[in-house]
Amino acid sequence: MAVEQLTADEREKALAALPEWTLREDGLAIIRAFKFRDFNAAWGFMSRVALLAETHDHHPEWSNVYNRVEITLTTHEAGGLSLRDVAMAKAIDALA
Ligand SMILES: C[C@H](O)[C@H](O)[C@H]1CNC2=NC(N)=NC(=O)C2=N1
Repeated sequence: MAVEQLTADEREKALAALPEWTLREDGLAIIRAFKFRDFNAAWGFMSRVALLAETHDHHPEWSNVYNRVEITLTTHEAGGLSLRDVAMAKAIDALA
């Protein structure tokens, strides 16, 4: 099934509903930074996101340094942002 990139209008609406996420400079991804109490809490969160990624079949690009986790969401298939990223961002917000 083809996954469409969001239009500029759809993108603005989606971002308005995701106040914690910022649009990457190139407009093709959204990014959120998280900070936890310690590494254990960060890793626990990442484990929950990993399970979510498998159920959504949508996987984050991320980095972790001690208690910080940065997540980038984009849809490779669409070459940019799609509704899959929006759904995943909302699901991640619900875990954080
Ligand atoms: C075959 C599999 O469904 C695809 O490769 C999925 C897996 N996870 C994915 N994750 C992300 N972030 N973007 C994708 O386009 C994507 N595609």
